[in-house]
Amino acid sequence: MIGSSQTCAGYGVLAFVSTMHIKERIVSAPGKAILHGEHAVVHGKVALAVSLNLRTYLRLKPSPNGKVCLNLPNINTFLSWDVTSLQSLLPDHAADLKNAKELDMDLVARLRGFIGVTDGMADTSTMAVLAFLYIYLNVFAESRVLPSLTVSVWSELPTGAGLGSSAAFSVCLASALLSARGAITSPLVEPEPTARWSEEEMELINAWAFLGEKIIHGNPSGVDNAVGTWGGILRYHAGKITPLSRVPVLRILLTNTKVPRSTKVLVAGVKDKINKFPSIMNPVLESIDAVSCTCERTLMEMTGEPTPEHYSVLEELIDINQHHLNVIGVGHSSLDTLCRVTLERGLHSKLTGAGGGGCGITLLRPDTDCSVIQNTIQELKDCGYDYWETSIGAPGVQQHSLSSVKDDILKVLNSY
Ligand SMILES: Nc1ncnc2c1ncn2[C@@H]1O[C@H](COP(=O)(O)OP(=O)(O)OP(=O)(O)O)[C@@H](O)[C@H]1O
Ligand SMILES: C[C@@](O)(CCO)CC(=O)[O-]
Ligand SMILES: [Mg+2]
Repeated sequence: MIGSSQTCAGYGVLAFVSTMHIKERIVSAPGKAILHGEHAVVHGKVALAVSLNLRTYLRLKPSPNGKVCLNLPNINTFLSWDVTSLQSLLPDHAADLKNAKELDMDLVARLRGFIGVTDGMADTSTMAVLAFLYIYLNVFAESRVLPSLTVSVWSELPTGAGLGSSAAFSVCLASALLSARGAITSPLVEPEPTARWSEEEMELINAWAFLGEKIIHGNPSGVDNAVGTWGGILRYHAGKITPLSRVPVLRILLTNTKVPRSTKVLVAGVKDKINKFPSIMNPVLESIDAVSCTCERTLMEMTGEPTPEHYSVLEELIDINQHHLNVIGVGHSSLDTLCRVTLERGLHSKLTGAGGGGCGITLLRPDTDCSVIQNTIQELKDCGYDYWETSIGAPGVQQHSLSSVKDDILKVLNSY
């Protein structure tokens, strides 16, 4: 319960907003890499995705000054509003918190007017702010009391590079705001360093994060927010999420070409191509689906004893899918360079996420020589690219104790 309120003129103006019951909390959610199925998954095909050990962190704390403050240092966005000015934006009818499926387009339009977006496309900062305000207003709409609070977000993920930064952001917003509202628990019991939510609570977090993704993305499949929520390795098909538990540990090199791109624009471009050439594009999507299913079967077979032949199949699937992704129009010359540089050393790469620049994944065999990896990394660095040798399958959304958050991240979150 968020404290009492007195409203004047219907729900228009809040005379008193209590902040007493909002407790400080820190949550985090992982980024993801898509092994196979990006874009095709938006059109009902299978995708395989894994969580990464690169995370987004959000700190929410009560604010004593009747303001809502949003600090997003990764995208250089620092805003604050009087709670009373946000009160007038509340939807007429509070959304059913437990049944979040469709965006309230009237509210989105009011929010766009409020923050002064006039044209159709929104920029990086606008999309993040819209997603925050949308979830904040809906989560607290039922009580008709908007709490005064400060939300600060810091991410280890590159923004807009194909590693699910928008989904990790949305999952953090949903989990922190829903738990601050009391719609889900605050599972952390000190001195435990971290805690996860129950399955049912994660479904609610995922549903609200999906709406955040809809604001940022336009037409998301839901795979990214599912990985941000549950973590691990997932098969995603038309909203059905199946965790894959018996898969081998894969070594993956992640490369960021640093070419900026927007998932929203790329997803819309693929849709246009399908509409223009349905008889050409639909078979390509079918083939991507078959690549995902063949990869899944191969990973299952590898649980027993991975052989070099298994790795050869995985490598061929990577090459085939990279060609498909070029056909549907989401390749980029920077990604061609990544594929060429790695293939010269016998390593296979494909784009991951929406493509058009951004990140690619390179599969490393268990016996890939260190010197091969080091030489490849050096050449990628010479191209101006960033890289990470990642571990995959990190936990999904979590609540943290202060002491469990790395010092450098805490320092950033503490500075607001
Ligand atoms: N740390 C962050 N702080 C604030 N906003 C963020 C942050 N990370 C992501 N966003 C929001 O998400 C948008 C990027 O989302 P986009 O879907 O284009 O890329 P991505 O999620 O990194 O890649 P992909 O969807 O291909 O995995 C940014 O423009 C911004 O609005
Ligand atoms: C391109 C896409 O398939 C993956 C982005 O990470 C979009 C989506 O599934 O929402
Ligand atoms: Mg995204």
